Amino acid sequence: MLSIKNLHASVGGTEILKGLTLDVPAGEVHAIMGPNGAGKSTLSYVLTGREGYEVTKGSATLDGEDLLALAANERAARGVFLSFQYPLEIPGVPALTFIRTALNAQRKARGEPEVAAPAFLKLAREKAAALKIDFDMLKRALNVGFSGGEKKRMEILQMAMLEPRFLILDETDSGLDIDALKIVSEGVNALRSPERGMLVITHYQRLLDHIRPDRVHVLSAGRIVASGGPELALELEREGYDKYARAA
Ligand SMILES: Nc1ncnc2c1ncn2[C@@H]1O[C@H](COP(=O)(O)OP(=O)(O)OP(=O)(O)O)[C@@H](O)[C@H]1O
Repeated sequence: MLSIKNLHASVGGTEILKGLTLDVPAGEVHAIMGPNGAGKSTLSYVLTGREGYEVTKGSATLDGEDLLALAANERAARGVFLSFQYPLEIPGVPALTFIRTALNAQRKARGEPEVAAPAFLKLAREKAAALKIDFDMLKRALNVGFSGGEKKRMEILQMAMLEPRFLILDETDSGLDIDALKIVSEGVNALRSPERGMLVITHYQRLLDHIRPDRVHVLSAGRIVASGGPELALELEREGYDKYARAA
C-alpha cells in the first residue's frame, strides 16, 4: 500500500528526513515512535503535501502511484488523511460545514455525487454520538475555543466521516483524558480493514494498548533505525531511545 524509499526532505533549508524507508501493507497498522525532533511530524507533512516541505531525494507511493507528484488535495482525494498533532482553529467556519465541504470535495474529485444534506446530517449525528461529541459543538467554528481533547476528537470525527484509505495519526493521544483515549481508539479501530493502512505516531505505549499495531518502528534523526512487533514499544518505554540514538 504505502511504500517509502530512501526519502530525504528539508524544511527551511535544513534536512530533516535523511533516507527514510518504510512499507505499510494494506490492512496493517504501523506505529512510529521516536525522540522529540526526530522527524515524525515532518514525515506526516511530507506525505500529505504540506507547503514548505521539500523532498530532495527518494520516493513515496500509494498503491504504486507517486504520491509526491500529487497536490495536497489530490492526495486527500486518493484517501490520504492526517489527524494533526496540533489541529488548526478555523474561525467563522462551523465544523459541520467544514466536514461536509471536505467530504463533497473528495467525492467530486472521485467522480461521485455529493452527499445530500439530510443523509450527511444523519451520518454526522451517528458518528458524533459514537465519539461522544455533543452534536451542538459541530455548529461552532471548527476548533475555536475547543479544549485540547475536543480538538483531537474532532479530528477523529472528520476521519470517521471521510473514511480515508490511508490514515496518519500524529500524537492523537496527547491531550485526551483516559475515557476519551478509549473512545477515540474505538473510533480508530472501527476503521481498521483489509483495504486500509494506518501510521500511528505516538510517544506512549498506552495508546498501543488500545490501537494494537502490527509493527512498531523507531524514527531517529530522520531515519527508521529499528523495527519490530508490539513488544518493541514496551522495550522503548522501559529503556528509552539511548541505544537507537547511537544507531542513528
Ligand atoms: N521551518 C523549519 N526550519 C528549520 N527546522 C525546522 C522547521 N520546522 C521544523 N524544523 C525542525 O525539524 C525537526 C523535526 O521536527 P518534527 O516536528 O518532525 O519532529 P517530531 O519527531 O515530530 O518531534 P516531536 O516528538 O517533538 O513532535 C525539529 O528539530 C524541528 O525544529
